[in-house]
Amino acid sequence: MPNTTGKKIKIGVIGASGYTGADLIRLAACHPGMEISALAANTHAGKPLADVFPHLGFVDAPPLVKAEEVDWSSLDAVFCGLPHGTAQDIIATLPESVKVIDMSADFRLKDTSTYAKWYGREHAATHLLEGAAYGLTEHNREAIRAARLVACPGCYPTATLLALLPLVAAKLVDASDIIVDAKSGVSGAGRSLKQNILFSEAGEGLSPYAIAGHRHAPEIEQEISKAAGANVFVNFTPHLVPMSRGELVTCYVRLAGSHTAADLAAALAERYAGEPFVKLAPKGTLPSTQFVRGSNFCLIGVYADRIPGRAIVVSTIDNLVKGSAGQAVQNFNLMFGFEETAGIAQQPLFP
Ligand SMILES: NC(=O)C1=CN([C@@H]2O[C@H](COP(=O)(O)OP(=O)(O)OC[C@H]3O[C@@H](n4cnc5c(N)ncnc54)[C@H](OP(=O)(O)O)[C@@H]3O)[C@@H](O)[C@H]2O)C=CC1
Ligand SMILES: CC(=O)N[C@@H](CCC(=O)OP(=O)(O)O)C(=O)O
Repeated sequence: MPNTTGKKIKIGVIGASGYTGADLIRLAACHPGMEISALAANTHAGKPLADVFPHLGFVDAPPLVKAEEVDWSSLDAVFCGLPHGTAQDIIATLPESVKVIDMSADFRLKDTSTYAKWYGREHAATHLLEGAAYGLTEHNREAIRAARLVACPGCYPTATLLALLPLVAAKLVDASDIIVDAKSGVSGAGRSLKQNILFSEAGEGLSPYAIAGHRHAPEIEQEISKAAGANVFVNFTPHLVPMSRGELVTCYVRLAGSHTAADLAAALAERYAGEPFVKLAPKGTLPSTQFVRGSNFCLIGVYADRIPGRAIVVSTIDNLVKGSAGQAVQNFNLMFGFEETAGIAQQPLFP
């Protein structure tokens, strides 16, 4: 139902002093139907927003406070940009009347033993799991529209699944033979100080991490398996790239039957025709993180491999926009009946 009331939706952001929180505030400030009513943080609580993020000094927003100081029942929606674990603990305390758009990993995995294995703790809010909709907007609109809690996908799964789900569902590729070679800018690791993202250690270098052990592998597998109708493993290796934002995944796939790379491109073009945020790279061009920077777009390219029977699918997003805050706003728009593009229609920032 379109939102025709003209009434602003009161939103809160928990984790407002983090990177996803900051991009959420940046987008909310330009949204026609949002009123930023509460901002919560932890160590930065007590500060004006401009002290934490000077670039957000132009936004009309309240100061950051501790989550327990906010009257959440006075709000309509809460965006949550907290570390996993902390997210479920705080979300479980929010009143039922508030819709929640979570950017953490806490409500993405449906299987609690898989969650415990990959996140190192038992899930403590399982009563909320069943009703949580997986927030890959283009593939789960009806559930997102009806949900009280939406679990936005991880940034790597977003780029990967947008490229591969239609191909797996149409059985154009062999779901059991997928290799995802992924690259991310350092903002993907969040704003807290970590040695591997220090300029002196991440700059001018390129390194893989979490080989055969990244927690986005089971998330990708959950969704690919659903589309394939069978449990599959996906080979997934992330790399840290010395740029601030942007993410690109190169997916190596085996073609099913006598299908060609052109068939894959045609299937993706058909599946995403009319989608405002997912586009195929024009023939002869290659996706680059620079072509989606700062935007909610996902740009996908499909190429025939030199090896017969194989193809290469490249997908790129901005990890902080389509990979988190932008997709969160896209889901909010569905949940509250706004145009899906409201607040997130800006074009990429280039160069
Ligand atoms: N960065 C990215 O590209 C993406 C991140 N995500 C996920 O989104 C979530 C947020 O990520 P990101 O913004 O990068 O993280 P940051 O590290 O940049 O920010 C974390 C935020 O959580 C707050 N916080 C931390 N611990 C607590 C606590 N115990 N109680 C209350 N608040 C707390 C911090 O407050 P303070 O600073 O005041 O201490 C800060 O506002 C994570 O789950 C992340 O995995 C998902 C997709 C992409
Ligand atoms: C570069 C970098 O460190 N990126 C992060 C991905 C961030 C993300 O999407 O994390 P969640 O699944 O917790 O939301 C990582 O690999 O852990």
